[in-house]
Parts: sequence; C-alpha cells; structure tokens
Amino acid sequence: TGTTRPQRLLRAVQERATRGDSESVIAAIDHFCRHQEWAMNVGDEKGFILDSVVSEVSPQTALELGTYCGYSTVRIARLLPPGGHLITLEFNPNYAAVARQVIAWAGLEDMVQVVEGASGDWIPHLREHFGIESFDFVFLDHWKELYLPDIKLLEECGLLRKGTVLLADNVVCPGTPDYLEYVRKSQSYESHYFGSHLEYTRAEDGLEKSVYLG
Ligand SMILES: O=C(NCCO)c1cc(-c2ccc(F)cc2)cc(O)c1O
Ligand SMILES: [Mg+2]
Repeated sequence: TGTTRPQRLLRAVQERATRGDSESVIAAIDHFCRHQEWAMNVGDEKGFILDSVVSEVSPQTALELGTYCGYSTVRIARLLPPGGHLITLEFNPNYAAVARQVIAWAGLEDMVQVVEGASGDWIPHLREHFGIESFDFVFLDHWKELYLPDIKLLEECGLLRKGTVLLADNVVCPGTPDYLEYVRKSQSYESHYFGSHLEYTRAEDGLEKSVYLG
C-alpha cells in the first residue's frame, strides 16, 4: 500500500507548481521525472515537437487518446485558440483521477473533458455525446496496439476530415509497427517522422505526424 507513482507526481505538482500557471505544472512534472521517478509522460523534448504541431494546427476540436497524468493534456490545452476544446480518453480510473487534479492545478479544466473508459467503446459515441462534428487534431498516446484499430474506427465514424492532423507518440519505443506501416502506405495519409528520444532518456523514440487526406 502507500502512494502510487501518479499520486507522487501529483504531490510534486501541488508542492512545486503555482495554481493556474500551466508552464510551472509542466516544469514540475519534468523535474519530478528527471530527478525523482521516471514516468511515461511525453516529456520535454517530444513535448516541444507536440507544442509546435498544436500551434500550427490551432485546433478548435482536439482528441487525446491516453491521458495518464495529464502532462500532454496540459501541453495541448495551454496552446488551444479561444473556443478550442480538448477531449481526452483514459481507460485507467486511477490515472484519470490524478489527471483531473493536474489539469485543474494548471487552470485548464474549462477547455478539457477527461472521459473514463475504453477508447473503442467511446469513439462511436463522441459525436452524439459531445456534439463533435470532426476533430482538427488527434494525439495518440495510449496502448500502442490500439493506435491502428482506433484510427480506423475514427475514419469509419466520420470523425476525421480533410486536413485532420494525427500525432502519434512512441512510434519507435515501445513502437507501433502496424500503425506506422498503415499511415505510411495509405493513400489517405501524408506522414512525416519527427525523430527524438524516449522521455527523460537517451533511447531513440519519435513522433509520427499524419495528415488525413479524406
Ligand atoms: O504504455 C504507454 N502509454 C499508454 C499507457 O497509458 C507508454 C509506455 C512507455 C514506455 C514504458 C516502458 C518503457 F521501458 C519504455 C517506454 C512510454 C510512453 O510514452 C507511453 O505512452
Ligand atoms: Mg507516450
């Protein structure tokens, strides 16, 4: 018993970051992961690439698959344009509970909806439940074997439109080979690999950006 790693990460945020200051929340988590305990946040190096893609897209509607402790949720939400909204799906209720508190500490709860449950169960209901027509931006960071089935489901549900930008974490480590093959071979996507490193380590990893062409 005792605390879990997500709970220790949350405590580090509450002790080190300033309420309402999303930059200090990001810095507190990066400090915790570099100096206390590694955790599977996208991290600062890949996070900088995430920031640049989100800023370029400037999405009104964004979807994140895999919330974990809310680190990338905060990185995305802090860059949304006025009226922008982010829905983030998390299967693990303990992760979701910590993420809600991290997002609230950053003062971004009004732009973010944390939804608990399996992505495959929720994706077919996002339109009716949240009044979403389609997504401008999707960040994939959940179970690596679900990246491919979930984008096929997003296509089938008509939640992608011409120009929707998908950004996938961990395409090298742990790796998402079937997803990579699909987006790089499909005539429906224009893909580009951004080489980087596994969060807080020197191991190779990277992000794959794929634009849906319809
Ligand atoms: O499983 C992951 N995410 C979904 C769970 O919520 C995940 C795992 C790792 C990782 C772990 C263990 C290791 F040895 C190397 C990488 C990294 C990540 O960025 C991730 O997103
Ligand atoms: Mg990841």
